[in-house]
Amino acid sequence: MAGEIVDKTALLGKVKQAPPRAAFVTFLAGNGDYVNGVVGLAKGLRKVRSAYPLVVAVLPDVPESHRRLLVSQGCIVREIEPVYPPENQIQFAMAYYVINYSKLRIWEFVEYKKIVYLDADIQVYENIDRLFDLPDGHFYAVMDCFCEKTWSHTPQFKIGYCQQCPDKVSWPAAADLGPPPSLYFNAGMFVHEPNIGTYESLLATLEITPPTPFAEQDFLNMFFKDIYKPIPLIYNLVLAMLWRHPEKVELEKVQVVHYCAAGSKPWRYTGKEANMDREDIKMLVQKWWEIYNDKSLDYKSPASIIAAPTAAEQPLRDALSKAGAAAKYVAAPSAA
Ligand SMILES: O=c1ccn([C@@H]2O[C@H](COP(=O)(O)OP(=O)(O)O)[C@@H](O)[C@H]2O)c(=O)[nH]1
Ligand SMILES: OC[C@H]1O[C@H](O[C@@H]2[C@@H](O)[C@H](O)[C@@H](O)[C@H](O)[C@@H]2O)[C@H](O)[C@@H](O)[C@H]1O
Ligand SMILES: [Mn+2]
Repeated sequence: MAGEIVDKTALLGKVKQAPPRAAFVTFLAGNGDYVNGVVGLAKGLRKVRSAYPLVVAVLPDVPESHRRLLVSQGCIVREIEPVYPPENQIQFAMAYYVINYSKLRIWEFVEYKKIVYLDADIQVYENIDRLFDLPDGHFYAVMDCFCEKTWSHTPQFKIGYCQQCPDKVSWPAAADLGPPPSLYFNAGMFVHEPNIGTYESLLATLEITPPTPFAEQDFLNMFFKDIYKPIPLIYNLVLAMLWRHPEKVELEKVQVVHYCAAGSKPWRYTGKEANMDREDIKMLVQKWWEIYNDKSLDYKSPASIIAAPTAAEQPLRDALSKAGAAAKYVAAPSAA
Protein backbone atom coordinates (compact mmCIF):
# COMPACT_ATOMS: atom_id res chain seq x y z
CA MET A 1 0.00 0.00 0.00
CA ALA A 2 2.85 2.41 -0.82
CA GLY A 3 1.65 5.99 -0.66
CA GLU A 4 -1.58 4.90 0.90
CA ILE A 5 -2.08 6.16 4.40
CA VAL A 6 -4.98 4.69 6.24
CA ASP A 7 -6.00 5.02 9.82
CA LYS A 8 -7.30 1.52 10.47
CA THR A 9 -8.99 2.61 13.67
CA ALA A 10 -10.88 5.40 11.90
CA LEU A 11 -11.87 3.00 9.13
CA LEU A 12 -12.98 0.37 11.62
CA GLY A 13 -15.07 3.03 13.31
CA LYS A 14 -16.79 3.78 10.01
CA VAL A 15 -17.29 0.11 9.13
CA LYS A 16 -18.93 -0.65 12.47
CA GLN A 17 -22.57 0.52 12.26
CA ALA A 18 -24.37 1.43 15.47
CA PRO A 19 -25.70 -1.98 16.63
CA PRO A 20 -29.34 -2.19 15.55
CA ARG A 21 -31.57 -2.64 18.58
CA ALA A 22 -32.98 -5.78 17.03
CA ALA A 23 -31.52 -9.19 16.30
CA PHE A 24 -32.11 -12.66 15.02
CA VAL A 25 -31.70 -15.14 17.87
CA THR A 26 -31.17 -18.88 17.74
CA PHE A 27 -30.60 -21.47 20.45
CA LEU A 28 -27.82 -24.05 20.74
CA ALA A 29 -27.59 -26.88 23.29
CA GLY A 30 -25.09 -29.70 23.67
CA ASN A 31 -21.86 -30.57 21.83
CA GLY A 32 -23.57 -32.30 18.93
CA ASP A 33 -24.19 -31.44 15.30
CA TYR A 34 -26.78 -28.65 15.62
CA VAL A 35 -23.84 -26.23 15.52
CA ASN A 36 -23.83 -26.96 11.76
CA GLY A 37 -27.36 -25.58 11.64
CA VAL A 38 -26.26 -22.36 13.30
CA VAL A 39 -23.30 -21.95 10.89
CA GLY A 40 -25.68 -22.51 7.97
CA LEU A 41 -28.16 -19.99 9.39
CA ALA A 42 -25.42 -17.37 9.92
CA LYS A 43 -24.30 -17.79 6.29
CA GLY A 44 -27.87 -17.75 5.00
CA LEU A 45 -28.62 -14.46 6.77
CA ARG A 46 -25.40 -13.04 5.29
CA LYS A 47 -26.38 -14.21 1.82
CA VAL A 48 -29.71 -12.33 2.03
CA ARG A 49 -27.82 -9.30 3.37
CA SER A 50 -29.78 -9.01 6.58
CA ALA A 51 -29.00 -5.80 8.50
CA TYR A 52 -29.33 -7.58 11.83
CA PRO A 53 -26.91 -9.65 13.87
CA LEU A 54 -27.41 -13.31 14.76
CA VAL A 55 -27.25 -13.90 18.51
CA VAL A 56 -26.74 -17.51 19.59
CA ALA A 57 -28.09 -18.34 23.05
CA VAL A 58 -25.82 -21.21 24.12
CA LEU A 59 -26.25 -23.54 27.07
CA PRO A 60 -23.21 -24.15 29.30
CA ASP A 61 -22.65 -27.54 27.64
CA VAL A 62 -21.80 -25.97 24.28
CA PRO A 63 -18.03 -26.48 23.93
CA GLU A 64 -15.53 -23.62 23.51
CA SER A 65 -14.59 -24.91 20.07
CA HIS A 66 -18.20 -24.56 18.87
CA ARG A 67 -18.46 -21.07 20.41
CA ARG A 68 -15.23 -19.99 18.65
CA LEU A 69 -16.52 -21.39 15.36
CA LEU A 70 -19.73 -19.35 15.71
CA VAL A 71 -17.83 -16.14 16.58
CA SER A 72 -15.61 -16.73 13.54
CA GLN A 73 -18.83 -16.79 11.51
CA GLY A 74 -19.86 -13.39 12.86
CA CYS A 75 -22.32 -14.64 15.50
CA ILE A 76 -22.78 -12.99 18.90
CA VAL A 77 -22.52 -15.88 21.37
CA ARG A 78 -24.34 -15.43 24.65
CA GLU A 79 -24.46 -18.09 27.38
CA ILE A 80 -27.78 -18.79 29.09
CA GLU A 81 -28.67 -21.02 32.00
CA PRO A 82 -30.94 -24.00 31.29
CA VAL A 83 -34.64 -23.77 32.14
CA TYR A 84 -36.33 -26.97 33.28
CA PRO A 85 -40.06 -27.56 33.69
CA PRO A 86 -41.38 -28.79 37.03
CA GLU A 87 -40.59 -32.40 37.97
CA ASN A 88 -42.78 -34.68 35.88
CA GLN A 89 -43.36 -38.12 34.44
CA ILE A 90 -44.52 -36.69 31.10
CA GLN A 91 -43.53 -38.39 27.87
CA PHE A 92 -42.26 -35.56 25.60
CA ALA A 93 -42.94 -36.01 21.87
CA MET A 94 -39.12 -36.16 21.61
CA ALA A 95 -37.12 -36.85 24.80
CA TYR A 96 -34.71 -33.97 24.10
CA TYR A 97 -37.57 -31.45 23.97
CA VAL A 98 -37.16 -30.98 27.73
CA ILE A 99 -34.13 -28.77 27.07
CA ASN A 100 -36.09 -26.54 24.68
CA TYR A 101 -37.68 -24.75 27.64
CA SER A 102 -34.32 -22.95 27.83
CA LYS A 103 -35.49 -20.86 24.86
CA LEU A 104 -37.44 -18.83 27.43
CA ARG A 105 -34.20 -17.12 28.49
CA ILE A 106 -34.29 -14.98 25.33
CA TRP A 107 -36.99 -12.80 26.89
CA GLU A 108 -34.10 -11.49 29.03
CA PHE A 109 -32.32 -10.08 25.94
CA VAL A 110 -33.75 -6.63 26.58
CA GLU A 111 -30.86 -4.82 24.87
CA TYR A 112 -32.84 -5.73 21.75
CA LYS A 113 -36.21 -4.06 21.28
CA LYS A 114 -37.39 -6.82 18.93
CA ILE A 115 -36.14 -10.33 18.24
CA VAL A 116 -36.85 -12.81 15.46
CA TYR A 117 -36.22 -16.24 16.94
CA LEU A 118 -35.15 -19.02 14.56
CA ASP A 119 -34.43 -22.66 15.41
CA ALA A 120 -30.98 -23.86 14.34
CA ASP A 121 -32.66 -26.22 11.85
CA ILE A 122 -34.10 -23.28 9.94
CA GLN A 123 -32.68 -21.61 6.83
CA VAL A 124 -33.57 -18.12 5.54
CA TYR A 125 -33.57 -17.93 1.72
CA GLU A 126 -34.92 -14.38 1.26
CA ASN A 127 -34.41 -11.22 3.29
CA ILE A 128 -37.04 -11.16 6.06
CA ASP A 129 -35.80 -8.02 7.85
CA ARG A 130 -39.29 -6.53 7.29
CA LEU A 131 -40.49 -8.74 10.19
CA PHE A 132 -38.69 -6.42 12.62
CA ASP A 133 -41.09 -3.66 11.56
CA LEU A 134 -44.22 -5.58 12.56
CA PRO A 135 -46.30 -3.62 15.10
CA ASP A 136 -45.36 -4.22 18.76
CA GLY A 137 -47.63 -5.93 21.24
CA HIS A 138 -48.23 -9.19 19.38
CA PHE A 139 -46.59 -12.63 19.20
CA TYR A 140 -46.09 -13.43 15.52
CA ALA A 141 -45.52 -17.02 14.35
CA VAL A 142 -46.66 -19.48 11.69
CA MET A 143 -49.44 -21.99 12.34
CA ASP A 144 -48.34 -25.59 12.85
CA CYS A 145 -49.85 -28.80 11.48
CA PHE A 146 -51.32 -31.60 13.63
CA CYS A 147 -51.14 -34.43 11.10
CA GLU A 148 -47.73 -35.99 11.81
CA LYS A 149 -47.59 -38.96 14.16
CA THR A 150 -45.70 -36.77 16.65
CA TRP A 151 -49.25 -35.52 17.42
CA SER A 152 -50.75 -38.99 17.93
CA HIS A 153 -51.21 -38.27 21.66
CA THR A 154 -53.71 -35.47 20.96
CA PRO A 155 -57.51 -35.56 20.52
CA GLN A 156 -57.24 -33.60 17.27
CA PHE A 157 -54.95 -36.26 15.75
CA LYS A 158 -57.28 -39.02 16.94
CA ILE A 159 -60.26 -37.51 15.09
CA GLY A 160 -58.18 -36.37 12.09
CA TYR A 161 -58.69 -32.64 12.76
CA CYS A 162 -56.07 -30.12 11.68
CA GLN A 163 -56.22 -26.32 11.95
CA GLN A 164 -54.75 -26.15 8.46
CA CYS A 165 -58.03 -27.58 7.06
CA PRO A 166 -60.68 -27.04 9.78
CA ASP A 167 -63.54 -27.86 7.38
CA LYS A 168 -62.16 -31.24 6.27
CA VAL A 169 -62.91 -32.90 9.60
CA SER A 170 -64.96 -30.47 11.66
CA TRP A 171 -64.52 -30.41 15.40
CA PRO A 172 -67.28 -32.55 16.97
CA ALA A 173 -69.78 -30.86 19.23
CA ALA A 174 -69.38 -33.78 21.67
CA ALA A 175 -69.04 -32.15 25.09
CA ASP A 176 -66.19 -34.43 26.20
CA LEU A 177 -63.86 -33.02 23.55
CA GLY A 178 -64.49 -29.42 24.57
CA PRO A 179 -63.93 -26.50 22.16
CA PRO A 180 -61.61 -26.85 19.15
CA PRO A 181 -57.96 -26.01 19.98
CA SER A 182 -57.05 -22.29 19.69
CA LEU A 183 -54.82 -21.34 16.76
CA TYR A 184 -51.49 -23.06 17.50
CA PHE A 185 -48.07 -21.94 16.24
CA ASN A 186 -44.85 -23.74 15.51
CA ALA A 187 -42.26 -22.40 17.99
CA GLY A 188 -39.32 -22.84 15.63
CA MET A 189 -39.73 -19.24 14.44
CA PHE A 190 -41.40 -16.27 16.11
CA VAL A 191 -41.23 -12.48 16.42
CA HIS A 192 -41.43 -10.98 19.91
CA GLU A 193 -40.22 -8.17 22.15
CA PRO A 194 -37.88 -9.09 25.02
CA ASN A 195 -39.18 -7.77 28.32
CA ILE A 196 -38.14 -8.52 31.89
CA GLY A 197 -41.75 -8.45 33.17
CA THR A 198 -42.79 -10.97 30.53
CA TYR A 199 -39.69 -13.05 31.28
CA GLU A 200 -40.43 -13.21 35.01
CA SER A 201 -44.07 -14.05 34.32
CA LEU A 202 -43.02 -16.81 31.89
CA LEU A 203 -40.76 -18.44 34.48
CA ALA A 204 -43.25 -18.03 37.34
CA THR A 205 -46.04 -19.53 35.20
CA LEU A 206 -43.78 -22.40 34.09
CA GLU A 207 -43.19 -23.35 37.72
CA ILE A 208 -46.89 -24.13 38.15
CA THR A 209 -47.58 -25.55 34.68
CA PRO A 210 -47.44 -29.33 34.22
CA PRO A 211 -45.21 -30.11 31.20
CA THR A 212 -46.80 -31.40 27.99
CA PRO A 213 -45.50 -33.42 25.01
CA PHE A 214 -44.44 -30.41 22.90
CA ALA A 215 -42.68 -28.84 25.84
CA GLU A 216 -41.98 -25.11 25.44
CA GLN A 217 -43.98 -24.96 22.22
CA ASP A 218 -47.15 -25.95 24.07
CA PHE A 219 -46.24 -23.62 26.92
CA LEU A 220 -45.61 -20.61 24.64
CA ASN A 221 -48.89 -21.27 22.81
CA MET A 222 -50.77 -21.25 26.11
CA PHE A 223 -48.94 -18.18 27.44
CA PHE A 224 -49.31 -16.00 24.31
CA LYS A 225 -52.74 -17.27 23.23
CA ASP A 226 -54.39 -13.84 23.50
CA ILE A 227 -51.78 -11.90 21.51
CA TYR A 228 -50.77 -14.58 18.98
CA LYS A 229 -51.03 -13.32 15.38
CA PRO A 230 -50.51 -15.90 12.62
CA ILE A 231 -48.13 -14.89 9.83
CA PRO A 232 -47.95 -16.55 6.40
CA LEU A 233 -46.21 -19.95 6.12
CA ILE A 234 -43.63 -18.42 3.75
CA TYR A 235 -41.88 -17.38 6.99
CA ASN A 236 -41.63 -20.89 8.45
CA LEU A 237 -42.34 -23.81 6.13
CA VAL A 238 -42.84 -26.75 8.50
CA LEU A 239 -41.81 -29.47 6.02
CA ALA A 240 -44.75 -31.76 6.82
CA MET A 241 -46.97 -29.17 5.09
CA LEU A 242 -45.54 -30.42 1.77
CA TRP A 243 -47.23 -33.79 2.08
CA ARG A 244 -50.02 -33.02 4.57
CA HIS A 245 -51.36 -29.78 3.04
CA PRO A 246 -49.67 -29.33 -0.40
CA GLU A 247 -52.53 -27.13 -1.54
CA LYS A 248 -51.38 -24.50 0.95
CA VAL A 249 -47.72 -24.46 -0.14
CA GLU A 250 -46.36 -22.41 -3.07
CA LEU A 251 -42.76 -23.58 -2.68
CA GLU A 252 -41.34 -20.87 -4.98
CA LYS A 253 -42.72 -18.21 -2.62
CA VAL A 254 -41.37 -19.78 0.58
CA GLN A 255 -38.70 -17.57 2.23
CA VAL A 256 -37.88 -19.61 5.35
CA VAL A 257 -37.61 -23.41 5.54
CA HIS A 258 -37.80 -25.31 8.83
CA TYR A 259 -36.07 -28.69 8.55
CA CYS A 260 -38.11 -30.18 11.42
CA ALA A 261 -39.55 -33.33 9.83
CA ALA A 262 -37.93 -36.57 11.03
CA GLY A 263 -34.83 -37.21 8.92
CA SER A 264 -34.76 -33.76 7.31
CA LYS A 265 -31.88 -32.13 9.24
CA PRO A 266 -29.58 -31.40 6.28
CA TRP A 267 -26.34 -32.04 8.16
CA ARG A 268 -27.42 -35.62 8.96
CA TYR A 269 -29.72 -36.28 5.98
CA THR A 270 -29.75 -39.87 4.65
CA GLY A 271 -32.96 -39.82 2.64
CA LYS A 272 -34.14 -43.04 4.32
CA GLU A 273 -36.95 -41.77 6.59
CA ALA A 274 -40.57 -41.38 5.44
CA ASN A 275 -41.01 -38.64 2.80
CA MET A 276 -37.28 -37.93 2.71
CA ASP A 277 -36.95 -39.31 -0.83
CA ARG A 278 -39.30 -36.64 -2.20
CA GLU A 279 -37.81 -34.45 -4.94
CA ASP A 280 -38.78 -31.23 -3.09
CA ILE A 281 -37.06 -32.45 0.09
CA LYS A 282 -33.91 -33.41 -1.83
CA MET A 283 -33.91 -29.95 -3.48
CA LEU A 284 -34.34 -28.15 -0.12
CA VAL A 285 -31.56 -30.17 1.51
CA GLN A 286 -29.27 -29.42 -1.44
CA LYS A 287 -30.13 -25.71 -1.18
CA TRP A 288 -29.11 -25.77 2.48
CA TRP A 289 -25.78 -27.43 1.65
CA GLU A 290 -25.03 -24.92 -1.16
CA ILE A 291 -25.12 -22.12 1.40
CA TYR A 292 -23.29 -24.09 4.09
CA ASN A 293 -20.44 -24.93 1.65
CA ASP A 294 -20.24 -21.47 0.06
CA LYS A 295 -16.91 -20.05 1.25
CA SER A 296 -17.75 -16.61 -0.14
CA LEU A 297 -20.42 -16.44 2.60
CA ASP A 298 -17.92 -16.97 5.41
CA TYR A 299 -17.71 -14.03 7.79
CA LYS A 300 -14.95 -11.51 7.13
CA SER A 301 -14.21 -9.15 10.02
CA PRO A 302 -13.99 -5.43 9.03
CA ALA A 303 -10.33 -5.49 10.00
CA SER A 304 -9.66 -8.28 7.54
CA ILE A 305 -11.45 -6.33 4.78
CA ILE A 306 -9.37 -3.23 5.50
CA ALA A 307 -6.13 -5.15 5.79
CA ALA A 308 -6.53 -7.27 2.69
CA PRO A 309 -9.59 -6.33 0.66
CA THR A 310 -10.60 -8.61 -2.19
CA ALA A 311 -11.42 -6.95 -5.52
CA ALA A 312 -15.09 -6.96 -4.51
CA GLU A 313 -14.30 -5.25 -1.21
CA GLN A 314 -11.91 -2.63 -2.66
CA PRO A 315 -14.72 -0.11 -3.34
CA LEU A 316 -15.75 -0.30 0.33
CA ARG A 317 -12.17 0.26 1.39
CA ASP A 318 -11.71 3.16 -1.01
CA ALA A 319 -14.96 4.78 0.12
CA LEU A 320 -13.96 4.42 3.73
CA SER A 321 -10.47 5.78 3.21
CA LYS A 322 -11.94 8.79 1.33
CA ALA A 323 -14.49 9.26 4.13
CA GLY A 324 -11.90 8.92 6.86
CA ALA A 325 -9.44 11.78 7.47
CA ALA A 326 -6.06 11.10 5.86
CA ALA A 327 -4.03 9.85 8.74
CA LYS A 328 -0.95 7.78 9.44
CA TYR A 329 -1.43 4.09 8.74
CA VAL A 330 -1.69 2.38 12.10
CA ALA A 331 -0.76 -1.25 11.85
CA ALA A 332 -2.87 -3.55 14.03
CA PRO A 333 -1.01 -4.63 17.17
CA SER A 334 0.85 -7.76 16.15
CA ALA A 335 -0.72 -10.92 17.44
CA ALA A 336 2.59 -12.02 18.96
O1 LIG B 1 -29.44 -31.31 20.54
C1 LIG B 1 -30.05 -30.27 20.32
C2 LIG B 1 -31.46 -30.22 20.11
C3 LIG B 1 -32.07 -29.01 19.85
N1 LIG B 1 -31.33 -27.88 19.81
C4 LIG B 1 -31.94 -26.57 19.57
O2 LIG B 1 -33.34 -26.64 19.85
C5 LIG B 1 -34.08 -26.34 18.66
C6 LIG B 1 -35.38 -27.13 18.66
O3 LIG B 1 -35.12 -28.50 18.43
P1 LIG B 1 -35.51 -29.14 17.00
O4 LIG B 1 -35.32 -28.08 15.94
O5 LIG B 1 -34.76 -30.40 16.83
O6 LIG B 1 -37.04 -29.41 17.15
P2 LIG B 1 -38.01 -29.61 15.90
O7 LIG B 1 -38.22 -28.22 15.33
O8 LIG B 1 -37.29 -30.52 14.94
O9 LIG B 1 -39.15 -30.21 16.58
C7 LIG B 1 -33.10 -26.73 17.56
O10 LIG B 1 -33.44 -26.16 16.33
C8 LIG B 1 -31.80 -26.15 18.11
O11 LIG B 1 -31.81 -24.73 17.99
C9 LIG B 1 -29.94 -27.91 20.00
O12 LIG B 1 -29.27 -26.88 19.92
N2 LIG B 1 -29.33 -29.10 20.26
O1 LIG C 1 -39.82 -28.56 21.84
C1 LIG C 1 -40.91 -28.75 20.96
C2 LIG C 1 -40.54 -28.47 19.52
O2 LIG C 1 -41.75 -28.42 18.79
C3 LIG C 1 -41.73 -27.98 17.45
O3 LIG C 1 -41.39 -29.00 16.56
C4 LIG C 1 -42.34 -29.97 16.21
C5 LIG C 1 -43.67 -29.42 15.78
O4 LIG C 1 -43.45 -28.45 14.76
C6 LIG C 1 -44.57 -30.51 15.21
O5 LIG C 1 -45.73 -29.91 14.69
C7 LIG C 1 -43.94 -31.26 14.10
O6 LIG C 1 -44.77 -32.33 13.70
C8 LIG C 1 -42.64 -31.84 14.55
O7 LIG C 1 -41.99 -32.46 13.43
C9 LIG C 1 -41.73 -30.73 15.04
O8 LIG C 1 -40.54 -31.34 15.46
C10 LIG C 1 -40.77 -26.81 17.17
O9 LIG C 1 -40.39 -26.82 15.81
C11 LIG C 1 -39.49 -26.90 17.96
O10 LIG C 1 -38.81 -25.62 17.87
C12 LIG C 1 -39.77 -27.16 19.41
O11 LIG C 1 -40.55 -26.08 19.91
MN1 LIG D 1 -36.67 -27.01 14.65
